Amino acid sequence: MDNIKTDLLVIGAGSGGLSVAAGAAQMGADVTLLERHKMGGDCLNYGCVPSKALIQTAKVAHAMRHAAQYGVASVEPKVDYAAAMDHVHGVIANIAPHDSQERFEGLGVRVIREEGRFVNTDAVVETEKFRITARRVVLATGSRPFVPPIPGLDTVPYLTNETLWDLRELPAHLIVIGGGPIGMEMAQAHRRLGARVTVIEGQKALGKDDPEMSAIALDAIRGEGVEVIEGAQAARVAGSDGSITVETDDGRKIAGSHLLVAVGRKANTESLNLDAAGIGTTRTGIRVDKHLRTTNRKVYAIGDAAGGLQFTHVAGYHAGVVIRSTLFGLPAKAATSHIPWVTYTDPEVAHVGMTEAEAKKEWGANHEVARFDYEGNDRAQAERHTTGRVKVVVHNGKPVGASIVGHQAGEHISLWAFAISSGSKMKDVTGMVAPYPTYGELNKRAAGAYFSPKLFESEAVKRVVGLVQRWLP
Ligand SMILES: Cc1cc2nc3c(=O)[nH]c(=O)nc-3n(C[C@H](O)[C@H](O)[C@H](O)COP(=O)(O)OP(=O)(O)OC[C@H]3O[C@@H](n4cnc5c(N)ncnc54)[C@H](O)[C@@H]3O)c2cc1C
Ligand SMILES: NC(=O)c1ccc[n+]([C@@H]2O[C@H](COP(=O)([O-])OP(=O)(O)OC[C@H]3O[C@@H](n4cnc5c(N)ncnc54)[C@H](O)[C@@H]3O)[C@@H](O)[C@H]2O)c1
Repeated sequence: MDNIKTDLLVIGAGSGGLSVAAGAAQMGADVTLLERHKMGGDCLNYGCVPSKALIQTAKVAHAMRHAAQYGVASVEPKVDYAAAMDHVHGVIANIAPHDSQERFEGLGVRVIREEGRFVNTDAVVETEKFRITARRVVLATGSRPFVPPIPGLDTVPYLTNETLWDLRELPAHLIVIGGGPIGMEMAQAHRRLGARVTVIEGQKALGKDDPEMSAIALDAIRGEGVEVIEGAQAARVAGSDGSITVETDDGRKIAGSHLLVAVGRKANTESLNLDAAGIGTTRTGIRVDKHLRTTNRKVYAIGDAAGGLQFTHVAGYHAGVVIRSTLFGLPAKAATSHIPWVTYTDPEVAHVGMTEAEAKKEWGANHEVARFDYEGNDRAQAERHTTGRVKVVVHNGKPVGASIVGHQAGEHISLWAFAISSGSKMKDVTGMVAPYPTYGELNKRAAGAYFSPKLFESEAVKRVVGLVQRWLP
């Protein structure tokens, strides 16, 4: 076994690990990166990238069916599911060089394609061929699909986000267990590609979002023919290839051809031998403090493995935090109040900061809510994307949370993410001039809606205007 001494050992070459490795190597650190499977991790190979590529195919099919509203004859699209999956894999292949071993070696990172595990509390890590002693270790080992212990599930063929992309034929009737982002994105995409789809959700579909906003998306998704059963847990599964039945805890039986399990994630921690390094875990992942430091002072954990918000941009943000700590010794902290997320259904559902319910809990009545609907936006009218809403939660004149449901909601939430992270006030947003006609005007109009009652329904304002008008020459 060869010995390696390194400044920074990063375990896991997904969104988080790659960002740490690239940043640290380019700033002069000696960096070693371990990856036991595919470079790029979940997002590139099994998550964000394939799902968004398939959603685009589904959007094209949907647009063809609904072209008549724009004066172009609608047609029922001929979907070639295998070709759609080729498109998905083509997109992965186009992005892969950016995350590749070659690129990272070119940046000066020592890339080892092996699994790592701790051997002692001094944070020494061994692989099959190497014994690695590092000044600091960053655990970026990600997560995998959680497969719940539903009776019968282990006896039937089921899909997860790791295997879905290998399908070559469109499922006739896809049953999805779980109405979270994975479940709802894939349910709508498959419906648009021509499958019958039933989602079984134990509580509320899109339940992590403001219910007022997710209801708008769910109405649209149901309107396209996706059956979404809420408040019913999948309790039993039976069947065989092509014929699967899921029984819910309230006694319903749903029969379909394929089953997708999308009920959340499990952090990848088992293979790391964390006990040997004195690293504790929580119910959702590796235990970290606000600096993302584990219970071993030499070791940090980031991204999905850290068990908090599980998004690629969070893994990237965490990477910046641990680079500041490990390379510059700065007391950098990870916050969550400014982190946005988006579910890429159509309409998209986007959120950042506090929900109305959270603001009520924190401040009682001492908060305000402003809304503006897509119907009032001329660009949305021109493109017939009028289903949607912007909702902003305000405290002391500052936005503390925003949700957008609607066309390109994910693009437009960035303005509120910026406003919140920079501590901007609502008047900063109304002071901005947005080009006409853009969806971007929605945010300015929502900010305007916050001020309208103060301006247009105020007797004091009316008195001042009356006075000034009398004195103006
Ligand atoms: C279907 C789906 C769609 C998604 N869509 C989005 C989206 O649209 N937007 C978004 O922001 N997020 C999305 N996500 C979430 C996103 O994919 C994850 O949050 C992100 O990949 C987490 O990055 P990570 O670096 O923490 O982990 P990962 O990307 O999972 O990388 C971890 C890596 O560590 C390796 N590893 C594990 N253990 C070891 C070990 N002991 N030794 C060596 N290597 C090891 C693994 O092989 C893996 O490559 C989606 C997820 C799924 C499943
Ligand atoms: N657009 C995005 O950014 C995006 C897309 C996909 C995934 N992700 C990430 O991946 C994570 C995991 O996504 P997910 O959708 O698998 O998980 P999730 O935890 O967000 O949702 C899972 C859903 O399954 C339900 N559920 C659990 N057990 C059930 C049962 N037995 N029967 C019926 N319903 C059951 C839960 O109530 C929950 O609503 C997300 O939280 C997110 O962090 C992000």
